Amino acid sequence: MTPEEKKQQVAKAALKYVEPNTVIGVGTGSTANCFIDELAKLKFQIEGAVASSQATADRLKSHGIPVLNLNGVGELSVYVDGADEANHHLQLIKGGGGALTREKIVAAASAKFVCIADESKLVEQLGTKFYLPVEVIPMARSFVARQIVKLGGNPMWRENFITDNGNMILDVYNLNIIEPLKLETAINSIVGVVENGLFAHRHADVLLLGTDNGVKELMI
Ligand SMILES: O=C(CO)[C@H](O)[C@H](O)COP(=O)(O)O
Repeated sequence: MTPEEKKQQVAKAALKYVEPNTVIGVGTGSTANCFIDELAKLKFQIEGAVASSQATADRLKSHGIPVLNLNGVGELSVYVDGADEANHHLQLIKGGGGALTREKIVAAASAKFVCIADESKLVEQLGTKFYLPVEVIPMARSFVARQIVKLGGNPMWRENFITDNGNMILDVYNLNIIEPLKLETAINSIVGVVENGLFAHRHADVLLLGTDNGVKELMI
């Protein structure tokens, strides 16, 4: 099975978590895009969706799915999104697409977080295959980078990329992420950091992994 087929498989499987007559949250990226295409089949059963990025809002609209403002709705029933890495505690690294801040907000506002990914994203320790994206206020970029070096990371500026919030991204390599909860808090305590891509405090509740033998479901 190709990686694309595995994404489609988990996107379909996530539909069972979509409750009728509710507002749901939708993530960003190629796996989330597969989910949006599947969600189109249920568009008359849900009230609408809150998007975690402009790209996702555009794709939802292209299917005729109502895109709602988070400020105008209550708790979302479920948030469905991909990830760059996931561990067995369902803690994640996200932000490969640069949408981590809005993704974390929508995930926090949701009763359940269903993460969808192909099995290659499952790791023993976060940060072993993927870098950690950090969104920063532009004027603080160099200052934040120096503070991250003190934490043992090697930050690289994602040049020519501006987030939907008008900020910049530092991709941090070589972090030894033994305690994701502590590191998430430590990085967010640096002045000038908007958010980092560790989803340890608000981890996924369900992880659907696409494999050659079907969808594997991990739950906490
Ligand atoms: O965090 C994200 C975007 O900010 C994505 O969920 C993550 O990058 C995974 O993307 P893909 O499904 O394309 O592998």
